[in-house]
Amino acid sequence: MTNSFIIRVPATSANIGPGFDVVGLSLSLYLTLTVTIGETSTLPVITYSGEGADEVPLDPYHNLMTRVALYVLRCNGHRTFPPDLSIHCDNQIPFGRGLGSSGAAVIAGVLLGDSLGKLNLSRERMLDYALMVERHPDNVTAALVGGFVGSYLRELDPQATEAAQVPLSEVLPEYPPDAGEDWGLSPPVPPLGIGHYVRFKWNSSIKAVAIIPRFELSTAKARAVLPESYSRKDLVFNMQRLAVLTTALGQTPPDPELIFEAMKDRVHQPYRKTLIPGLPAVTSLITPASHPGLLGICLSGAGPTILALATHNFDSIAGKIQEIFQQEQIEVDWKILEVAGGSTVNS
Ligand SMILES: Nc1ncnc2c1ncn2[C@@H]1O[C@H](COP(=O)(O)OP(=O)(O)OP(=O)(O)O)[C@@H](O)[C@H]1O
Ligand SMILES: N[C@@H](CCO)C(=O)O
Repeated sequence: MTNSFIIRVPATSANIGPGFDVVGLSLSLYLTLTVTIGETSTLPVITYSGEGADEVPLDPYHNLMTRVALYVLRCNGHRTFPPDLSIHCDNQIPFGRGLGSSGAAVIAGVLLGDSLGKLNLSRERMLDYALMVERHPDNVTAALVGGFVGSYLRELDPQATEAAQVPLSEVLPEYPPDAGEDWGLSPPVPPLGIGHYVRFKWNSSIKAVAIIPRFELSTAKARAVLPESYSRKDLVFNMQRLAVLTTALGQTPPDPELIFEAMKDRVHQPYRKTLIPGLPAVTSLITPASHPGLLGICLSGAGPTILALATHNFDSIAGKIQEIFQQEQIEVDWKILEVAGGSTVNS
């Protein structure tokens, strides 16, 4: 008997300027998994189309999505994948561009593990699993619940802190063990209630123009350039703007002057400019005065994608950003995106 279901997870843009590791926005590009049980094979058969199809590992013990699914299954008493499983992934989210491809893969893996194991995990518990793998909450929370979302990680008691700090290689070992080795103990189960979130209002006239440079920048590399500590002045600068931004993007009509200033950042973007030529020019030369309809510009996630929030004049805003990147010999693609709903599983 064939049994099939579809998992759909949106792209996300994290930070939105001052909200480093705090806010995320789900966007209308999707990772879609068609999961079929009824083929005949012992190990899951994975196929891909779309973004990343030529580089992603198809071995279920190496693919991020299926490794996360196996982690969830093993924490809940299932030793391995069910047999006769095939998974086709159609992916619209480019890898390593700041549009949350890894967060989407992690959420797809949690939803896959939940469905295959018939676990009926709550959204909150799913978030705990995702946060054991992707250690900052902004992308995964927005990908799971959808919309414009703020989240924090709860301070854990010493025992839970230890459980949550297990190295990723132990949470996601590259199964199966070598011949003769045991499967070992169950992986570390996430502490309860690691992440908490709230959804902010979003004015539906605001679209997100994503200008996507044709080069990849890994999140790990873009985090490695950030300092360990910040001045009080820079932290206050960001907190003032973030407090205003989370309400300003829900107001009608949106106020371009307020939003443009509230999307400025001193915590991550200034340090990432060495990795993204053109970033300082993009964030300083294009304004609501020069381009009516523009509300604000920021780096999307860890970059290199630029996110421009606007109500109209999308082509001219994207064209100007494209021109600035071209001066740096960088080609881009661009898309007008809507704010998306959260992840879904449908039979
Ligand atoms: N659909 C997918 N299936 C399997 N692995 C994926 C998938 N999407 C992303 N990945 C893995 O995640 C890596 C990209 O993660 P990375 O955190 O560097 O960038 P990102 O998530 O696209 O950007 P950001 O976190 O800034 O939004 C890919 O190189 C790939 O290894
Ligand atoms: N907040 C994260 C998002 C990228 O995954 C960062 O900027 O590094």
